[in-house]
Amino acid sequence: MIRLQDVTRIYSREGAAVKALDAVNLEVPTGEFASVTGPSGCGKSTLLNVLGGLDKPDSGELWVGDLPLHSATDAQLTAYRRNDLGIVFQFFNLLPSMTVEENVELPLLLRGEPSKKARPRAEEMLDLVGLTKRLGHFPHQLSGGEMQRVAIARALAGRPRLLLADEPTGNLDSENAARVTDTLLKIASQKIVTMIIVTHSSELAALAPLHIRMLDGKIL
Ligand SMILES: Nc1ncnc2c1ncn2[C@@H]1O[C@H](COP(=O)(O)OP(=O)(O)OP(=O)(O)O)[C@@H](O)[C@H]1O
Repeated sequence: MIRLQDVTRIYSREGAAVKALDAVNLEVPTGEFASVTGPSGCGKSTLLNVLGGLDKPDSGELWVGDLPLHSATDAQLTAYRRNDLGIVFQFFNLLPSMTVEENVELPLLLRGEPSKKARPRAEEMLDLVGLTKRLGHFPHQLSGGEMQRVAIARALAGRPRLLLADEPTGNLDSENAARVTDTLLKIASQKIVTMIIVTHSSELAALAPLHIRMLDGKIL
C-alpha cells in the first residue's frame, strides 16, 4: 500500500508560496495501476518526485509499504531508489552503445547481481514486454514504442515495489502509444508491481482502475 496523509509541498517563487501539493490524501493498494492527470502546474511532477524519494514533503506522511518516506534518512532513500523503485521517463533514456539486453541487465549488474542471474532476468522481462526478438538490437534500430518497452523492462528488472512513469506515451505516435499502453495493462493485470503513471493521454488514464485527477495541488 502507498499512503499519503495530508502531504504538503510548498515552493517559494518570487517571494510567494506555491502549494505544489496541498494536503494530499491518497491510498494506492499494492499491485494497483493508478493514472494521474491534470493541467500543467497542478502538481503531478511534484507528486512523482516525493513518491520517488527525490523531494520531501514539508508536512504530512508518505508511506511506501512500511517505509516512511517523509522521515527516511538519506541512506534509506538511496536504498529505496535502488531496490524498490522503477522509473520510466518520456524520453526512454536507453544507453545507445548497449544492446537491448545489456540495457535491461545493467541496473542489476550495477547493484552487484552476477551476470548469470541478471541475464535470464533481463530475458524474462523482455519476454514480458514482447521484445524477445530484439535482444541483440541496439536502441537506434528500434521504434519509439519498442524503446519505451525496453525502458519498462529495465525498470521492472530489479523487482521494484513501485513503478513510476512520467508521460510514458508522450513522445510516441498513436500506434506505438497503443502498444506501450497494452504492455502497461498486461503488467497491471499480472499485479507484479504498483504502478503510478502521469499522463496527458485520456485513453491511458481511463484504462487505469484508479484515475487520480489533480488541480491546484489537490486531488479532486
Ligand atoms: N523547484 C520549484 N521551485 C518553485 N516552484 C516550483 C518548483 N517546482 C514546481 N514548482 C511549482 O509547483 C507547482 C506544481 O508544479 P509541477 O511541476 O508539480 O506541476 P505539473 O502538474 O507536473 O506540471 P506539468 O504538467 O507542466 O509538468 C507549479 O506551480 C510549479 O510552478
